[in-house]
Amino acid sequence: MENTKISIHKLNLYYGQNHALKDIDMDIKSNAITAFIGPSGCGKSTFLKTLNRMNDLVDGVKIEGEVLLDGENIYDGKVDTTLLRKKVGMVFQQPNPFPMSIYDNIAYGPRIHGIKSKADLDEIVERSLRGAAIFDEVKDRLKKSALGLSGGQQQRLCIARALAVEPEVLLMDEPTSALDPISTLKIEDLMVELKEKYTVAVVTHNMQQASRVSDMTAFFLLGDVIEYGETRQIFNNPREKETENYITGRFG
Ligand SMILES: Nc1ncnc2c1ncn2[C@@H]1O[C@H](COP(=O)(O)OP(=O)(O)OP(=O)(O)O)[C@@H](O)[C@H]1O
Repeated sequence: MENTKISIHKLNLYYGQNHALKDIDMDIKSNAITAFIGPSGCGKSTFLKTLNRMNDLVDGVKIEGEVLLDGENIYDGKVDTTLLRKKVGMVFQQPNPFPMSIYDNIAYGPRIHGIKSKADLDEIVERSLRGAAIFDEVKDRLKKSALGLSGGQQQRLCIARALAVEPEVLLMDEPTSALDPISTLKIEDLMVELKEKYTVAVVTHNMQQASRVSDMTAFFLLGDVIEYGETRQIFNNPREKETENYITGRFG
């Protein structure tokens, strides 16, 4: 595919005896939003986490196949997973700010990667908060605890924290499922802005969200990708009966 950022070949993942991802082939476009949809337990989060090797941390997991990021296999033995996760950042379902100030939440990653100068950190903190559309709301309380923010603000803070280490890809696992409709729309608008600079992949149970924001959609069922294509085609003219049943709410 043109503009491929991540190319997945024959990816299989086993949790012990449970074959959770089955022979997945997929090209993920750069500077686009790709949505993963499907019923609970069908492997969407597992798949998302294979894209920055978060499943490596699970006991008894076995992963076969290739995930090429800009042509390089991230499962190659010589890959530094800390650097990989800097390039491929992640935002989770529950906003999870660290119990420290707003400023320190954002500066945390850059500090780990060796940035010490206050001027540099100030600049990164402001740029990241602006990039996550939350700077104006928090600029007067950067030294206050991040735990005092609303859920929607916390989630944008977590997006800012991911942006602070200058990733290329942003993985989002149901980023709005804990948020009210207004915060959800803010995050959706933000996602559309973010794809100008980043490649975004998002797991969502919200069909309207997938159809509103994503360019490409993959429908998962029991560890298989049943159908993958342009979001418009998947929602308006699905090729597979199972896809149609799912998006029209007949199961799942
Ligand atoms: N850490 C783990 N250890 C063992 N099995 C796991 C683990 N995480 C997920 N699984 C299993 O892998 C399968 C896929 O789970 P996964 O969480 O990827 O699905 P999902 O589609 O993201 O579900 P949901 O929409 O409910 O989040 C399930 O059978 C699940 O029980």
